[in-house]
Amino acid sequence: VTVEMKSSKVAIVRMNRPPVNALSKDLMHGLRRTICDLEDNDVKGIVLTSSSKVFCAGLDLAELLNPTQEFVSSFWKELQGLWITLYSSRLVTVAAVNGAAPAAGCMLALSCDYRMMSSKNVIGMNETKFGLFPPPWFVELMADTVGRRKAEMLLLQGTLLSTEDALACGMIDQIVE
Ligand SMILES: CCCCCCCCC/C=C/C(=O)SCCNC(=O)CCNC(=O)[C@H](O)C(C)(C)COP(=O)(O)OP(=O)(O)OC[C@H]1O[C@@H](n2cnc3c(N)ncnc32)[C@H](O)[C@@H]1OP(=O)(O)O
Repeated sequence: VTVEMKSSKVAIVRMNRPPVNALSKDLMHGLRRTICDLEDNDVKGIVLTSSSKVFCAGLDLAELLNPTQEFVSSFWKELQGLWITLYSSRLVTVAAVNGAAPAAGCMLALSCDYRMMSSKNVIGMNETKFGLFPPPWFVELMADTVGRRKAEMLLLQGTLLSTEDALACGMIDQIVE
């Protein structure tokens, strides 16, 4: 995770785990630590983005292949901790979605106060496409953002929306070229 101060009050927080910013336990820990550190300073807002062409490919599936019980539990704790920290942060949080944002990548964006996204990208929770279910708090986050019925349809079908369709249903707030 890298931090660039845009002014004394606004920080650009970039996920920097090539090639796709898959959320490993360490990346989630780093993100949470970074947000907490910025909260402890006199910062007012952050822009969460990526230093590569993918915003975030979601959870690191390689790390979740044949994990020990102990690892799953610490991984899960880290994921929930990051979500609670980002979602409830006192900072103004903006997601600058500059690449694909599937699954937990979408969750990161939905946890922010405002979402802007570059065109020709995709965002959504596609877990059901490969047999995983989104945790209840992913579901609530989506329902709070696009409405319950729309969320139900998107989650049941594991739909990834184009930038334009995401704007049309309110999943994002602005398209930025
Ligand atoms: C136990 C209890 C659990 C219980 C779990 C229940 C939890 C449910 C909630 C789940 C939440 C999730 O986030 S699940 C994660 C869902 N994520 C996805 O479906 C995204 C899959 N990825 C993609 O669609 C694409 O990679 C995309 C992000 C668009 C980028 O495409 P590109 O063409 O630029 O790049 P690619 O060539 O595909 O990928 C580059 C390399 O990155 C790897 N890679 C891509 N996505 C990855 C990922 N999520 N995790 C790891 N590695 C990934 C690829 O394998 C490639 O590796 P090499 O071949 O070695 O180079």
